[in-house]
Amino acid sequence: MNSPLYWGLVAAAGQGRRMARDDLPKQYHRLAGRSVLAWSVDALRQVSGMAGVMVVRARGDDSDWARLGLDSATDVRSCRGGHTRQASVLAGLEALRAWGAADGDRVLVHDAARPAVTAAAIQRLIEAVGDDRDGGLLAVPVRDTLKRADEHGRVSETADRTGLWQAMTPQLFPLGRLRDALVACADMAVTDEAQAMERGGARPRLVIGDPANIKYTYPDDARWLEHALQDQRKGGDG
Ligand SMILES: Nc1ccn([C@@H]2O[C@H](COP(=O)(O)OP(=O)(O)OP(=O)(O)O)[C@@H](O)[C@H]2O)c(=O)n1
Ligand SMILES: C[C@](O)(CO)[C@H](O)COP(=O)(O)O
Repeated sequence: MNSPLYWGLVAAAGQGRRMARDDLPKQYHRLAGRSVLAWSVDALRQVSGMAGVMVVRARGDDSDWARLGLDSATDVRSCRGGHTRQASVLAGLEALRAWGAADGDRVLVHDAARPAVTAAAIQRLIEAVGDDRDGGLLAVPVRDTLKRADEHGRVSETADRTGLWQAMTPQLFPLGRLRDALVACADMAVTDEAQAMERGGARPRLVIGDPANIKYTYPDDARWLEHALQDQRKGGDG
């Protein structure tokens, strides 16, 4: 049997409602001189042996594609997403199949909104997961003491953080298994691909990521990401 190919899928069809900064979707905001989306796509493209990267964009979003400088790239294509992240990822998987990806190939699903991921971390994920069909994801163990709040904003308890990790992306799975898992979850909300796989009985591997790989979610996140991306640029990483 041939070795599976690796494909990237960048989920970039969100509205960025929690960002609430301007009308421009957050994936097109510029951080450290480039758009958030361009940083994310390029991290995947820098991983050696990547067969191609599919960018899932919102319907009606055509404005900034050419400005990313990706319109002539042969290893990057785009397709239209859906109203939820899981619908967008499913649409991206179908577009990858139409491009030539097979069910046994591996897909790295990445949030456009995580621009500070590095190629080195993605490579680590690929190596750690190997041919494990349950896949895996970048994540970091929870570092702080966790408090549960009551309805008055007071501590009701200190939660046990043993074994708790924060999920990041990329998340790596066999294409066919991920598609089946997402289809099976069509009637419920899942916030990441691993959750859909878990519901089907898989136990994805947690692979330690970089704390800097935060999601650009609130306006405050820009400051930290600027620093991380400037550092990357200086160090030539990612
Ligand atoms: N229908 C959707 C919703 C989200 N995403 C993508 O999923 C990633 C992670 O989601 P999140 O940070 O929640 O992005 P938004 O949905 O854009 O943000 P918000 O929830 O604040 O509106 C983002 O790169 C976003 O573009 C997507 O492709 N399709
Ligand atoms: C996929 C994800 O980035 C993992 O942390 C996240 O679950 C998606 O976004 P949300 O903030 O939970 O909506």
